[in-house]
Amino acid sequence: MIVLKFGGSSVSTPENILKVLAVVKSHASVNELAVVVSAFGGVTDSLINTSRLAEKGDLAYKEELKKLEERHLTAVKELIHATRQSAIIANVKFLLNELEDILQGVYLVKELSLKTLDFVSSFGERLSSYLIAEAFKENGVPAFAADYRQLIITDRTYGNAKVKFEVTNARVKQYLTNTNELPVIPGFVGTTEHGETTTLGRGGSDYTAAIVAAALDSASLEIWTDVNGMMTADPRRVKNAIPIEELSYEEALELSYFGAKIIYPPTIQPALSKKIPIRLKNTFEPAAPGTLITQNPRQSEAPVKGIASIENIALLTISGSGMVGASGIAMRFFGALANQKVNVILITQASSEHSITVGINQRDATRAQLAIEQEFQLEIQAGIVDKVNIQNDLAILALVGLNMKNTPGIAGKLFSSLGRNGINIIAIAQGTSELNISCVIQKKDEEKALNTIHEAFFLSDIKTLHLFVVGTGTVGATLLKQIKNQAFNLYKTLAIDIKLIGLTNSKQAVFNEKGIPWAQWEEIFEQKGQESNIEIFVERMAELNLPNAIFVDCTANPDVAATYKFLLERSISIVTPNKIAASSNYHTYKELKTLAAKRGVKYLYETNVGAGLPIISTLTDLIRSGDTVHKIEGIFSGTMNYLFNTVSADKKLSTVVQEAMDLGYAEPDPRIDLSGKDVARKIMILARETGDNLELEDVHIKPFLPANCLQDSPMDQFWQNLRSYEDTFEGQRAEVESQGKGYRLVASWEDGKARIELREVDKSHPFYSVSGSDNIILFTTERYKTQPLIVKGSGAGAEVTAAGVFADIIRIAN
Ligand SMILES: NC(=O)C1=CN([C@@H]2O[C@H](COP(=O)(O)OP(=O)(O)OC[C@H]3O[C@@H](n4cnc5c(N)ncnc54)[C@H](OP(=O)(O)O)[C@@H]3O)[C@@H](O)[C@H]2O)C=CC1
Ligand SMILES: N[C@@H](CC=O)C(=O)O
Repeated sequence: MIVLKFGGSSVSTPENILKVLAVVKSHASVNELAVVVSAFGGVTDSLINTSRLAEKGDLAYKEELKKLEERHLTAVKELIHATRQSAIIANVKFLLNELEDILQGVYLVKELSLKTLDFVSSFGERLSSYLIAEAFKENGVPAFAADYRQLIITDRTYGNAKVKFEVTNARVKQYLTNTNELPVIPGFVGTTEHGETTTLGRGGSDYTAAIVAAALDSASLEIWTDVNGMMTADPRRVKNAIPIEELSYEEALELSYFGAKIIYPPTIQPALSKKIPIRLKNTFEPAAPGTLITQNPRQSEAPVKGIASIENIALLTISGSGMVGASGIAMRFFGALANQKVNVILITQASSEHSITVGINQRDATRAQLAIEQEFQLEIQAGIVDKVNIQNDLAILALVGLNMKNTPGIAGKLFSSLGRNGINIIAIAQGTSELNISCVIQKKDEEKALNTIHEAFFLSDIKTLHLFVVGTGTVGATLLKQIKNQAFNLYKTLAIDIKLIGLTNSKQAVFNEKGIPWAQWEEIFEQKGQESNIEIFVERMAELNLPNAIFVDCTANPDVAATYKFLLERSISIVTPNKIAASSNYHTYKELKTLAAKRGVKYLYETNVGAGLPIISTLTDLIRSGDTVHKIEGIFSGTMNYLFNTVSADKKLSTVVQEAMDLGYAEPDPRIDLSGKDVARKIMILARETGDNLELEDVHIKPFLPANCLQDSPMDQFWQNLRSYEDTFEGQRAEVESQGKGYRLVASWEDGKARIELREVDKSHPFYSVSGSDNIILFTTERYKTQPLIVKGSGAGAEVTAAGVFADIIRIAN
């Protein structure tokens, strides 16, 4: 015998019922089957809702009843041939009239007992089993609707009745053996020995199927739903979840208990007691393998089989010196909870015995607190036990897998991946069986935690990065273009999945949790951008609380830089070419770096110096490997180098500055380059990387332009002042050129002192040949004493800078 159970979604429409029929017919021998069905999808909720309306005296219950009637009569019309319809309709109406009478009674007395509610609820399965049996007959499968009163016998715990197995097993065997027709059994419904209708709890149809399977010593129990088996995590919350091929009963029990809703937890026990394999299958994809639950599953390599979670958890802690070494405390604590029928989901106790903490459903928290405080009244009055502490709005996350036993590093991986994503673990529990590691976290972090852990344990080969890009100007737009061109390759070759979740400039922002398509970011930004500012953007980003979130600041804006602390505190990594934060006061620079390290996230700003050139990384590698840096010197400004290489008698200063802007070398405000401030920021950042606590005021700058060209004035004024000075400059430059020399803006740091100066270098000097917008940086160190280590190359421009930002992003994935 094989027992097949079809859930509400599998029987929700006549079309689906025909799919169920196909599944039934696909079995070798229909005579060897028993089918258990749920009510048509949504009908149980509807029946409960209708009862509540009637109880409130709301005549709207009649409307609901009408809808239920129409739904079932439509099913008759669609599934049954006209010649048989009237008899079946009469039977359906007979049942519905009975239901109407009960609801009329509820309406009149305005009272709905659990017993009545069970009776009303039973109509969903009674109707569905009758109609499905008739549909089977219609299609050549001899079947009959089983009478629930002949099958599962329970106590009188209405709403969640306890099965009396001995009598149930005997009845099931007697009723279902030696029948030539396929029994279609209403799930969820039971009956007391006195004939009162009960229900087995929501999800109880699975349980009915397992009870029947065990009573009949079935060869297998098949639970047919609308998903491809038990998944590695809840697919509604973890989109990368995948079906688990095989599980042990214990693993399935743990996962279902911890929220994997595909199977009702009590279902496992009857199957386990008779070692009946359970198959979880998809009615809508019957060819998919689904999940097989057995005593000895084929074990995969993976130590963790699945991840589940329970929300709305409260942690209840009792502590105090009076608990240390005192026997019977735990017994009284748990006894008080048991008396109040409070279900304990998780327990932890410090080895000092100073406290006991339990995780319970939040709705039980106050009741539990009162019960415990009453139990320990004397100790609390004596001050040796504290009042009960309650923490609400929590969730339990459970990692399940038999193979975790004796596999070192699982807890470490769990905690470090949560930690890296800023998820605080409030409590931890692990049984000695090592089948389950549970931790309690804030409820707001639940989804992020599920995705983080899922990625760590199941998709370690695919890393999803969630990008929030600020700035769509020269660098920002080029970065988005580069990622668009490379995203597919990154996925294929490095298994990095980069998603653009948020994008903003100074005026508007767009968000898409699923990812803004790279190819269409411009249209989407233009068409769907909502008025925003950086505070709104950052708040929304924090609210989304996504794992592996990276904030990419492609602006030169101080307000954007001012958000870094907030972001790092929330364990969000930062990648930026914006030099403002790293070159602000030393305290801020240090604080951001320390915060990033503390939170286990990255604050990467390689492009702050030399754009895409590996300047900061070269320096830090030298230092980390034990070298001592004596001197840093070089040309650090692409704009200024371009200017000195390009300006001539025919091409005046203002023209070249405009060109540098058009070519994307210059800062949004070119005076930052011309004043030497940009270079000062760069040399200071490098000095700080060596450990020097330099401030910007400490950098000695000798400007080459008069003050009126550099002052904070409207841009028109700037251009005018520059033009009035350019002939003077050209005269000086020509003079230098006539001596076979050229101008170079050189920055240096040595002995804790940094300076920026305009130098005249002759053709023999290595700086002379640094062409275009290139940079050159010389590191003189203990190891590179006589011959400095030189990094040279393109030091400005959209492509190289964006490439450097992109490389930092990939560095985070790695
Ligand atoms: N160009 C280069 O070679 C290099 C540049 N860098 C650095 O890269 C950064 C970007 O430079 P670049 O792309 O040339 O600058 P752009 O001026 O071209 O772009 C700046 C972007 O920042 C946006 N922005 C400004 N303020 C805000 C704000 N408060 N909130 C949100 N967005 C804002 C602007 O928005 P809007 O369009 O609405 O004004 C614009 O989209 C700078 O810090 C620069 O120093 C570093 C190395 C090399
Ligand atoms: N404006 C800068 C760009 C890089 O930081 C430069 O010209 O070097």
